[in-house]
Amino acid sequence: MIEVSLKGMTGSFGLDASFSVPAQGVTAIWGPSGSGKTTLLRAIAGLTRLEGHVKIGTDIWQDGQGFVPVHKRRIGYVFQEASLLPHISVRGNLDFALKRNGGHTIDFDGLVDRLKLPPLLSRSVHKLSGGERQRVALARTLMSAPEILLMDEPLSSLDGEARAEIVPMIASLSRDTGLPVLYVSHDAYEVERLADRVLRMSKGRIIETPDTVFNANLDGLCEAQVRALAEAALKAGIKV
Ligand SMILES: Nc1ncnc2c1ncn2[C@@H]1O[C@H](COP(=O)(O)OP(=O)(O)OP(=O)(O)O)[C@@H](O)[C@H]1O
Repeated sequence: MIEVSLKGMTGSFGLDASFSVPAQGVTAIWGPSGSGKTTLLRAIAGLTRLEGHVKIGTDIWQDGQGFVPVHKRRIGYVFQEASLLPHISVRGNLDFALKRNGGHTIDFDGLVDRLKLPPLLSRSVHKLSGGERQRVALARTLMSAPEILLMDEPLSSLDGEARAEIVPMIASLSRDTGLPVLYVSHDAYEVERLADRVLRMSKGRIIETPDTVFNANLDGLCEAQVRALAEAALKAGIKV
């Protein structure tokens, strides 16, 4: 299980978020702009220090007694804008991460194939499209052998075509490798297609978990958003 309970202030914003979800598949953290999704993800990563506990499977990253520093947590973090090393090739970026992954064995060719990167390996990163950059960023993150993937609006700067190409790659990656993904988004399309379960956020709190979604207050949601919630609940095995 992924068990999180975090509480505290960043500036004038208060976060008070608790949830417990299986450590497998894609868990979407979904909510409007300013609801605290990024703040929660950063606190789970240990980039922002709040009170509470964070447990990933058997690893305790934070509890009342201890706090594992961010560089000792096996996290893959993918942001909206991929920050690749600019003056080396795609392969150079991937090798850089591979050599620094603490000796973990990685199926380099398998990952490169999965993300359709073979034709790009010798390319310079500044000649990549936005979608290609994000696929390289994802591959590079996976080369570091994370035990969980934290993705913060990774597709929000891409056009529809690039998004439609990457969404199934993320879904199958999590399904086939067993790598759990916490996926921050405000986008119903992505949540509907990707999420095995949804945590809905508002004003710094988790207002719905997979277990409560059918009692959810759906006022103000558009049809696509309602469909996304229903789809994710069904995938999570919630009976209507
Ligand atoms: N370091 C900080 N200092 C002060 N306020 C902050 C800090 N980081 C975030 N905030 C504020 O906390 C609130 C939540 O921000 P956060 O980025 O977590 O929301 P979000 O749901 O991820 O939004 P978006 O979808 O727009 O990225 C916002 O009001 C933001 O201005």
